[in-house]
This record gives sequence, C-alpha cells and structure tokens, in this order.
Amino acid sequence: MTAIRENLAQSIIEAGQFLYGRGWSPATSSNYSARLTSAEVLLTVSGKHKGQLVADDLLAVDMNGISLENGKKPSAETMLHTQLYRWKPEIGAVLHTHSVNATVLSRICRSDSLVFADYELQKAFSGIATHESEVLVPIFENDQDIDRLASRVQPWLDAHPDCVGYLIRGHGLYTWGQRMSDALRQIEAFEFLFECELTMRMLQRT
Ligand SMILES: CSCCC(=O)C(=O)COP(=O)(O)O
Ligand SMILES: [Zn+2]
Repeated sequence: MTAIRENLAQSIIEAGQFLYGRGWSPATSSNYSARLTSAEVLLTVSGKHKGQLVADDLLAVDMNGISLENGKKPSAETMLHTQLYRWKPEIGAVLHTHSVNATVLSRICRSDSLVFADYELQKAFSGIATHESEVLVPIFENDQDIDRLASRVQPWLDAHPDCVGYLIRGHGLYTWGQRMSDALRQIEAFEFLFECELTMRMLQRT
C-alpha cells in the first residue's frame, strides 16, 4: 500500500469512528471517500459497520464508480461520491451520514430546499464569510436507483457551484471538502444547524 493510500485510509477510518460515535452513522449506514488521484477514489465497501472500519474495508474505484479491486463490493452510493469528484477537481473528501436530525428535518420540510440564514456557524462552510449570507441546501427525494438519483443531483450542482451539501429526504446528508478535516467540519456545522432549525420549529409551535 502506498503512503498516500495509507494516510487516506486512516483518515476514513478515523472519520468513521468519530461519526459513528456521534450517532450520525448508525447501523452500517453512511459511506465515506477520499480522492486518491485525479482518476481514482478510495471508498468504503458496502455494508460495513462504519465505527469499526479497517483498511481492508476500503477499495479504489475509478471516476465512473467502477471497482478497481477484485472481490470488494463498493458502496451502494458510489455514484453520488464520484459525481462530486468529477464536478470539482479540488474536492478531496466526501462524507455521507444518516443522523436523526438530518432524517427528521428532511421529512418535515415540505419544500425541496432549506435555507440557513443569520447563524454565525454558517462561516464553518467553505466560501462563507458572514452570517449575512444564506446557505441553500437542496432536498432530493430518496431513490433506490442511485444512478437516477445522481442524475437528479447533477443539474443542481451545475447550477449551484457554491453548493456545500445536500439532503436526501428520509435518508441523510452529503457534504464534502478539500481535505477530510474540511468535510468533517461541514458535517458538524450541518448537524448544529439542523438541531437549531428543529428546535426553532418546535418552539414556534408552542
Ligand atoms: C443500512 S443504511 C442503507 C444503505 C445506505 O443508505 C448507506 O448509506 C450505506 O450503504 P453502503 O452500501 O455504503 O454500506
Ligand atoms: Zn445512505
């Protein structure tokens, strides 16, 4: 194994331990990846417990999501990762999680997007410098056909080059960053905002 792959593998394993520990990747849900080269991505295999990943639970795929390693089954959601790496060459890591708050908020929100405004923590997202900006988060309907889901995500990405993440209704969150630490920071920022939003909505009902 090359040193680059070893380091990226370790960053994915540690991300899984952190995200599982926070309760955002329960019951084998979620998938994580990191860019290996301009043409290859290191990704979690399908169906593993994400808090107990080992190096053998990762495999390389090409930018079309084709496995480059015999005998390993890539994540069912591989295409949602590779489309992001193809979209922006500067993306180095992609994280997908299944938190309670992401799931509930995406289900109670009837529209096809959420807007976060006036939260200082918005500045945790790459490219956001002030709470006065707005973070627009699309919500795509869930689909067991991941290629079809990816084909609905793509036009949004093309039309919103500043997009920092998206929700899949009743399913979970996708976000990304230049490095794994950036993607992790964005997951935490989203989770904070989801919790604020849910709390605000509950208080507004009373
Ligand atoms: C048990 S969660 C259902 C599948 C899913 O949504 C997920 O994130 C994990 O799929 P994978 O194939 O990457 O293990
Ligand atoms: Zn999922």
